[in-house]
Amino acid sequence: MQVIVTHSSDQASMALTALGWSAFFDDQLEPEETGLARMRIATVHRARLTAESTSGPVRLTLSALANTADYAVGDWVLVESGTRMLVRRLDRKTVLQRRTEGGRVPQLIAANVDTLFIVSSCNDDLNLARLERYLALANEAGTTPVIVLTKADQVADAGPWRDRAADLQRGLEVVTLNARAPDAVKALARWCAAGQTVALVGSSGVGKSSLLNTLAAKAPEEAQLTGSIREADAKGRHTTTSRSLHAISGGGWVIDTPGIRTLHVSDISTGLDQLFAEIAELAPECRFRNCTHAHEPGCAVRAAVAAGTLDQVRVERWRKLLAENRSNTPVQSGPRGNKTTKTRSKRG
Ligand SMILES: Nc1nc2c(ncn2[C@@H]2O[C@H](COP(=O)(O)OP(=O)(O)OP(=O)(O)O)[C@@H](O)[C@H]2O)c(=O)[nH]1
Ligand SMILES: [Zn+2]
Repeated sequence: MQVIVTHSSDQASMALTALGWSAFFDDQLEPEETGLARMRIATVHRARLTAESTSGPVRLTLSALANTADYAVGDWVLVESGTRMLVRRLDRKTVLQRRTEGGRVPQLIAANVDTLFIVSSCNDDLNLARLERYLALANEAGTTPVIVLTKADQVADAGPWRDRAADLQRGLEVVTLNARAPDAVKALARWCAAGQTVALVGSSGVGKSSLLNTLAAKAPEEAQLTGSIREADAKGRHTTTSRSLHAISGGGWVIDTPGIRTLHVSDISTGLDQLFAEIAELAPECRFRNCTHAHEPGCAVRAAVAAGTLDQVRVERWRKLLAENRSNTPVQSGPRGNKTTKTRSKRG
């Protein structure tokens, strides 16, 4: 039996929009595909995929050729309604990926994330270099970064922390909050409207689980265990990671996976230029086109540092991040690393 999902159903299309469906995905549909159900990948396991549909969670049927590693939490897929057979994945708006030690292809972490909440806390030594790493990743993925500084309730004035973070990238939004207080939802509401997808990254203990619980407003028994409880639990850190796509109370979705918590910098190109725009903009004024801004004569970047208009510490962090990115990114042969060097002539 085949259940046809028709366009005429306003309710169905509203439910799809709430799940994150937009014109970007609609435009990819071929005429013969309008009868297929549209679902969003909710969990990725070695041999199993589950999806969120307009009528709840669904376990997908996979063809013998399907490889679950090709799918990321947040992906939109087309599914045969009766058999639940996965037909195809739609192009992604954004994709977060990471390279594992020695891995040749990056591992998919999350797809179609609109906003990346980069979480740190006011009572930590705010690690600007670490925040910059996450900013570069967010830029590269195509997601909008927002810095979220938790534990604002622990300091008299969160202003100085906010200012230091805001300086890291042009136009960067910074929010300070108490991750355990219900009004944290209000502070982040702009990015959590219906259909919006967010993800949380940040070091251990900064309050990601606390924030996730506050956002998802879950019953205490199904809440992610936060640090203090986990320590007593002794079962270790990865006890509660089965679901990855969580509904936010009031609208939107938050993606949380073990992988997203250990992202590191590799394969970044435009992300770094966006982050260090003030350096990238000066580079064309250097005498040498491939200037490293370290020792070359006629270097506009070093001139700006000397003139006091560019922060020397920032240039040093830029250099370190660039080097780290290079060492984590394998040199690829051919344009875009494609192995298909022999071009077959197209017929017709
Ligand atoms: N006062 C206060 N405490 C917080 C806040 N955010 C988190 N905490 C506490 O800080 C500790 C660590 O918070 P978690 O939410 O477990 O941190 P996490 O980022 O999820 O840590 P990992 O799971 O290890 O990555 C817990 O004891 C929280 O209750 C906050 O905004 N204010
Ligand atoms: Zn230079």
